[in-house]
Amino acid sequence: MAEILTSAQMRAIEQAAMAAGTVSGLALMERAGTGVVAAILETWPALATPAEPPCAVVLCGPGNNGGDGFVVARLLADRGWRVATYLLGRPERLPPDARATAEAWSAQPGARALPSEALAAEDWTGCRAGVVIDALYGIGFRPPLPAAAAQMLAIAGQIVAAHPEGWRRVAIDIPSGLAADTPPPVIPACDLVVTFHREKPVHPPLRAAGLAVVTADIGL
Ligand SMILES: NC(=O)C1=CN([C@@H]2O[C@H](COP(=O)(O)OP(=O)(O)OC[C@H]3O[C@@H](n4cnc5c(N)ncnc54)[C@H](O)[C@@H]3O)[C@@H](O)[C@H]2O)[C@H](O)CC1
Ligand SMILES: [K+]
Repeated sequence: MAEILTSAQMRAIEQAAMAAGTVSGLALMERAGTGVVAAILETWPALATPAEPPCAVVLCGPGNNGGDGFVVARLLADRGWRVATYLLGRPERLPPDARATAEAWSAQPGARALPSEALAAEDWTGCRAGVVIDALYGIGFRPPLPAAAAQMLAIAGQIVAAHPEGWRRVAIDIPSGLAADTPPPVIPACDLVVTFHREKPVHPPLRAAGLAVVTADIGL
């Protein structure tokens, strides 16, 4: 049974690896995004060789969880997916690693890097197969969930509800609105949770409730 790490223990391991110079925060973020895409394609292999380009709606929050989301957006667009990111907050206020991945995504030809207010379910009804990526909050989250974030998740739910057979929901690290170190008070609608290095206390109860939880190796 792999050990469970608290968010503080996870941060300490990340900080120690970065302080030792064995890896940068940005490299960890790239590995995280790569692990999320690999988990998506392993979970739904049909998305790896789609008849038509799948869609991805990436909800990016104000921190490094959002930064992971921008890596996922870039990697899926590289695979020919129709991708849009929606940022909750201001780009200039992102932490350095997330700002770097946001800029790398925005620099992609045709990248749709939008503010959260632009998110509209009707923009996505024409896409039969897709993934909503929850990159709003990860281990840095402290309840309660801001209303603007809850609204984004509600709109994402409308997109999935319009095509229940074709759209999936993926949470990066933790379904947003849940704290990392305590059992979840509710089980969110989510088809896949991809966490990093080791599970946190929130993850075993999510799996026990039937959610798919994958732990991606980010080389720590
Ligand atoms: N290089 C790295 O550190 C890596 C991190 N990974 C990913 O980063 C997140 C953790 O990122 P962090 O910036 O610490 O926090 P979050 O993105 O989870 O949260 C963003 C930000 O939101 C603020 N906040 C927290 N709670 C609330 C609230 N209730 N209302 C409003 N705002 C809130 C708080 O200031 C946070 O800073 C981790 O989960 C990974 O996804 C990489 O995976 C590996 C490298
Ligand atoms: K998340």
